[in-house]
Amino acid sequence: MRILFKNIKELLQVRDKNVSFVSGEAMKTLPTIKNAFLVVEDGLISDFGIMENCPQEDFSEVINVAGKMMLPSWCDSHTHLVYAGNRESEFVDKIKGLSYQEIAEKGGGILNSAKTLQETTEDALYEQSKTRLEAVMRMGTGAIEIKTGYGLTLESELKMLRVIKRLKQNYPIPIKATFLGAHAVPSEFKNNKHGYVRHLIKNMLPEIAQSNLADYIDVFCEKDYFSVEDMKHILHAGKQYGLKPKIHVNQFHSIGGVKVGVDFNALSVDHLEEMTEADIQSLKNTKTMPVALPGCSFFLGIPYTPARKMIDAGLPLALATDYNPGSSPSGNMNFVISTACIKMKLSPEEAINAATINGAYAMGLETQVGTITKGKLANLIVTKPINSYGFLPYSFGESQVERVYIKGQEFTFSNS
Ligand SMILES: N=CN[C@@H](CCC(=O)O)C(=O)O
Ligand SMILES: [Zn+2]
Repeated sequence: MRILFKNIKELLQVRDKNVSFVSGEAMKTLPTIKNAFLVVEDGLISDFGIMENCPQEDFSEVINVAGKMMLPSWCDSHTHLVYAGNRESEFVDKIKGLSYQEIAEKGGGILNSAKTLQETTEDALYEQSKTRLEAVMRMGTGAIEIKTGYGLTLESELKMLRVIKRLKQNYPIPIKATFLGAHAVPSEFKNNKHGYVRHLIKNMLPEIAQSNLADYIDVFCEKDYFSVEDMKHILHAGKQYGLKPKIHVNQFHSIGGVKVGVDFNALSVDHLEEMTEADIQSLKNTKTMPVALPGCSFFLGIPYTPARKMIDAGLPLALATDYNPGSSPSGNMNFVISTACIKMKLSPEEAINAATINGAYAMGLETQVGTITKGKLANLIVTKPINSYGFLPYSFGESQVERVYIKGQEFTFSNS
């Protein structure tokens, strides 16, 4: 099966296979080819170049995309897409001025979602989650990470992981699963956080590891949630089972989690709305990807990750949606790149790099997706007719994604 895309107005994010992420100055460059062709063979990108060199042989399909751009599909490296119900009941409290912490104290927040999820059947949870997954794929997401953390009991955390497994089996995009048992202290352990951390390490983690359903481990390291010491214990235990960390740090306070993440070789440290100079320095010349979640800042009205400062200091950056019912009920990567440009002062080149190549790295998927590279999956976006790629972040609140190809096949949706 060989498919030819021809007359591509501009083919974005064209890279050699040895580039796994881009940092600092290099984020300012988005390599492209104008008036290009691209060949897909058995689901993989097999060739691309300028139209003058377009192969003439027979193809199973020839797709003329004149006037349109193509780019690798978005890589959303931080989501909580598997959840039950929603938290629209907390929305008005939030509008009236209650903070994220105050809503949690009133019985809302993560524990509210955990209660709903525990009461939801696995099939119903799957149905709700697949609808969300299809919606984000329609908006151009072609690789995604999904966390647990709304189960908070072994049984319900495993239920979430099994739902993620079903999504992995039924949808053709790469999906990574992250165990986030340390998302909040469940009500059964109220005033006994240490008891929960012990239970998580001794009873939950071995079963999670045994199930083989989790790719990574996460901790919400934050005041009133899990301390840096709690996180060290959990990450140390996770390491015994080969689970690499991807962690929630510095959402509301800088309490030392970034440096510990780096020390534990975390694949990514995510949120980073509050960053000290020392936090920035601790990420320099490491293999840990900082991940910003501007949808969360937008929705909660909290500071944006100081991405400009971080990139100017030479760091890499990835962008993700944080799709979840409490702090970012949107999985729209197009909105994320717009917000990154408008609010965090990234250039379109930096935002697109952060949402593709660097996002792929933040999921350990850099050899499979995130760039137009021979041998990578043909997970591709065809845009609507646009004049320049700057129009993607410029047209905020809209999607310029006209079509999505996954492994070279146009993805059609079950409309559920
Ligand atoms: N901050 C921790 N976890 C999620 C929010 C979870 C929720 O409020 O349901 C986040 O990344 O923002
Ligand atoms: Zn999150």
